[in-house]
Amino acid sequence: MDSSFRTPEQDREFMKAWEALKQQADNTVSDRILDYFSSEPGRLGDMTASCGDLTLDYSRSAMSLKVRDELLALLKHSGLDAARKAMFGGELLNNTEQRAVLHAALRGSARPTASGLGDIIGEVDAALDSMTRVVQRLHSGSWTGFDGQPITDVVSIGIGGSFLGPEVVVEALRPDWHDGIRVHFVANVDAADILNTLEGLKASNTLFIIQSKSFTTQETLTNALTARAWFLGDASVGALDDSAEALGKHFIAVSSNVEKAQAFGIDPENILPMWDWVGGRYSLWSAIGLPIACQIGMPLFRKLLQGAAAMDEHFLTAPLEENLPALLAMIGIWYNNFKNIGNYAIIPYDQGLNDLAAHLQQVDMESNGKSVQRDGKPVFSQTGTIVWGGAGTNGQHAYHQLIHQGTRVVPVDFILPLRSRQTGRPLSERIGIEQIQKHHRMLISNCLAQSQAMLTGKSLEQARQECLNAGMNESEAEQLAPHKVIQGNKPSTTITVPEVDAFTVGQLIAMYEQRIFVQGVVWNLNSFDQWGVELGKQMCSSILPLLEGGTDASELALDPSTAQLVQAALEANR
Ligand SMILES: O=P(O)(O)OC[C@H]1O[C@](O)(CO)[C@@H](O)[C@@H]1O
Repeated sequence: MDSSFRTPEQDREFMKAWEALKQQADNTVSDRILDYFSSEPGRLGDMTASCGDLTLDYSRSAMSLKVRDELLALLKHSGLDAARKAMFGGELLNNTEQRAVLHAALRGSARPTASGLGDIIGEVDAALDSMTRVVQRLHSGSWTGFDGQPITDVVSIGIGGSFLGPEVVVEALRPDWHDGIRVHFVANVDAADILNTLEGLKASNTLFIIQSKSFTTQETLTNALTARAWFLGDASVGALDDSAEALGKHFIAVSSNVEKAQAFGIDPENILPMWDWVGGRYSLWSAIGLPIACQIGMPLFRKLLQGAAAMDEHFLTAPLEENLPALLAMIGIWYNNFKNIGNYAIIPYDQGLNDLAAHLQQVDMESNGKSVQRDGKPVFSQTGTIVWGGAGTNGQHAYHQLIHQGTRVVPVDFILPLRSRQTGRPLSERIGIEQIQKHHRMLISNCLAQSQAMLTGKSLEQARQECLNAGMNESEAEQLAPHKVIQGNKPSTTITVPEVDAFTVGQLIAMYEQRIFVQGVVWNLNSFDQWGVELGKQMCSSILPLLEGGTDASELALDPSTAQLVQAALEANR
C-alpha cells in the first residue's frame, strides 16, 4: 500500500470537491432542517438506508440532499476503493508498524491475498475451535478447579480493546446469558476494580482470563498478579502440594506473546492466540471475545460474527448512497470539517448498550485522533471526533439540557431497538409481560420525543402561550418565555434494529468500525496505530520508581507541577 490512499489525479479532484463543500457550508449557514422536508419532497426516502433489518434514518441531519451528494462525490475521489481493497486483501495498511489490518478476517469477510500472511483463515478457524473447547467444558461443568468443583465465575482481566468491546457485548446480550456462568470484567489498575470483583468470589469456582495482546500492559499485568496472589492466598490452595498445577486450572490467557504468558505461569495449552494483524480496539471478534462466548455460548458468538460479516458485505458492495458506514462517515465529516462541530453522542435507548459509547470512544478516538497523514506530513483539516454518550432515558436527566438549549451543537446517533427482549427474562412472568412491554413503549416514546424536540424545538411564541395557558399573566409570561425557548434545528440520526441480539450487535459495532475507517481514508490517516498513548506509558514508568522510593526525584527532569504532586503523594503515604 502506497503511503497515500489517493492517486495525484484523485487528490486534485478530492481537493476541488473539498473546496466546493466549504462554499456549500457558507451558503447553508441559516438553513433549517425542518424546511428541507418541504423543499425536498423525497427526503425521507432518500435519506433512509438499510443493511438487512438495521435501518439508518438520517433525514434529520443538518444537510440538504445536494450537500449529501457532494459529500459522496468527495468520497468517490478519496481513494476509498483502493483502501478497502487493501484492507480486505491483507496489505500492510498500518504503515507505521508494517501490519495488515484484518479484523474482518475474524468474521470471515476478508479473504487476504497479500503474501507473507500465512494461513490466516486456518488460524482463525483453529482459534474458534479452541474457544469452543473452553466454552463447552465450562458450560457442561466439566472444567473443574483445583478441588474438583465446576467453574461458575469467569474474570476477564484486560484493558482498552482487551476489555471494552467484550464488556459491551456481554452487557448487551443479557437475555442470552448462560445460567451456570457469570462473567466479570476487571480493567482499571485502581485496586478497587479488582477488589470489588473478587469480593464474593471463591477460588475453587473462579477462572481468570488474562487478556492482553502484548502481555506487557502494566494495568493488566498488575491486576493479573493481584488475582494470582488472591488465588494462592486461599487456604485450600495453600495447603496443596502443587499450587502451580492448581494455578494452571484457574488461569488462561489470550495473547500474541506466548512467551510472556507462559512466564507468568499459564499452561501453554491454555493460551489462546492473538495476532499482530488484529488491532486491540478491533479484537472483540478474536479470542479476546472469549468472555463473550463464555457468557452466551459459541453459537451466539458466531451469530455476532455473522452480524459483523453482513455489515462488511454491505460496506463492500452497497452503492455509496445506500452504504451505512459511508453515509455515517460523511455526515461526520460534514459536521467536523465544514460545520466546525467536533463531537457526537451515541445514545442507545437500550440499557444493555449503555457502554457502547465507551467502546466506540476507543475505536474512534484512538484510531483517528491523529495530527499527521500517512506520510507523516501535517493533516490538512481537523481529524477525529469527540465521542460520548450513554443509554437513554438516563441522559435525558443529565446532559440533554445542553443538547437542547446549550450553545454547542451535539449531533446525536439515537439507537433504537424496536422490540424489547426483556419480556423473555424469567422475572417478567412474575411481573407480567404487559408491564414489561409498557417499559419498552415508554423507552421508544422517549427516544422519538428527544429527536423530535431536537428538530422542532419550541419558539418564543409557543413558550409564551404555554406560560399563559399555565395561568401566568402577560408580564410573568414575558419574563419566563425566553428561558423555555428551545432552538431546535439540532441534527440527529436514528438507527433502528428489530431487537438487540447477537446478530444486530455485530452489525452495529462493525458499522461504526467501518465508519471510522472511511473517515480515516478521507483524512488520509493511519487509523491503526496509537503512538499517542506511548509517551504517557513511558513517563509513568519513570514516575513509578519515585513513588516506590527507588529513584531520587532530582535525577528526573520533572516539570515543577509534577514534582510538587510527586512530593504530595510521597508525604501522604509516609
Ligand atoms: O491487549 P494489550 O496489549 O494489553 O493492550 C491493551 C490496549 O492498550 C493499547 O495498546 C493502548 O491503549 C490499546 O490499543 C489496546 O487495546
